[in-house]
Amino acid sequence: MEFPVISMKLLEEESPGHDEMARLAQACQEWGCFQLIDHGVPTETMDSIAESLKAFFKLPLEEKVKETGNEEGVRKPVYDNKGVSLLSTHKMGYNKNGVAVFRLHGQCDEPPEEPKPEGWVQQIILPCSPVVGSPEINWPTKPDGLQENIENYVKETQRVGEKILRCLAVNVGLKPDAFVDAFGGRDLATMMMIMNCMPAVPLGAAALTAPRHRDITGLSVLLVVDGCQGFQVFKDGQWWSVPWMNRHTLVVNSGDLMQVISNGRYKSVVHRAVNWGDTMRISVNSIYNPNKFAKIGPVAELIDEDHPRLYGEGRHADFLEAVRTKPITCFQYFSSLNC
Ligand SMILES: O=C(O)CCC(=O)C(=O)O
Ligand SMILES: [Fe+2]
Repeated sequence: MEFPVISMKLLEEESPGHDEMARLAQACQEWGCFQLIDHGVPTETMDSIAESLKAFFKLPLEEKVKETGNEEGVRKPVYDNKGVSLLSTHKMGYNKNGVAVFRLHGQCDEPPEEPKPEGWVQQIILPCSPVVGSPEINWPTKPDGLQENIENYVKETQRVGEKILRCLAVNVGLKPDAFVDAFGGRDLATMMMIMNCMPAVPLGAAALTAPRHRDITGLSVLLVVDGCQGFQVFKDGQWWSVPWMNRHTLVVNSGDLMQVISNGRYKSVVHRAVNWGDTMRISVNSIYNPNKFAKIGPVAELIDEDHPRLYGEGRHADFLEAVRTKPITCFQYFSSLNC
């Protein structure tokens, strides 16, 4: 079985003679995840953000903490005793010991995980759009050009995310904008930028630095800097690694909110990240997310006799608050709401 690879150029051509839309539908149903090529993000834009992040993460810890203004941190272990990562809504994921404060993850107790989650990850978390250029974002000032390089990249990945959402909508018989609208409309979408750095590990070792989880978000567009591998999805009872292609390939996966708005047609995929490498592993996750006021729930046209409503409707901000304060999954939350 081969990990699916989708060409965005072919999706855009929409000409007869290729069946990229059908291949996309199949990838989403079978894997919930695919590699994306021909996406049109300029290689210089990808290389620039990669270089900036390498330079940032190589800064001494005190500098990183200073740059991101997160001296407080959250003094909790990165994972709870079930290996479920704990919440951080901080824009930056360090505590004073240099241990990452992992952001809120989808709770996920299965499958059993070996090796047990350990190691650490350092993160920059920035809600980037529609507030690109916003003074409210407390941008790190080092290295030079970091902000500009992230902003350039986020514009590109927002375009990619939108295009994929349109195709996903058409593939289930909806008008192209249906999912973008379900997330509150294109002008209000939030691009959550999550930039992860995982440490090098000794030869023969592996650090499981993002434990199994589902993204509690919309659609993730992932770049692994230098193409270090280590992104894995769980399918048919086993972990599958994304195969190496080249350093400009993106990996797209659907999150919990895709499952909710599509009334279960697109499943949120369980995944994790491992570093086997002797260099640090940096990944950039551009997440197409609703704005906080958007009312999230299944698109009406996807509810019918054959597909009864699986979830109720709720404001994105209320959902985030619920999962922040209670041990509850996205699906438990949305199924508990009145329909
Ligand atoms: O670093 C990776 O490969 C994946 C990270 C991830 O799953 C996430 O940011 O949600
Ligand atoms: Fe993830």
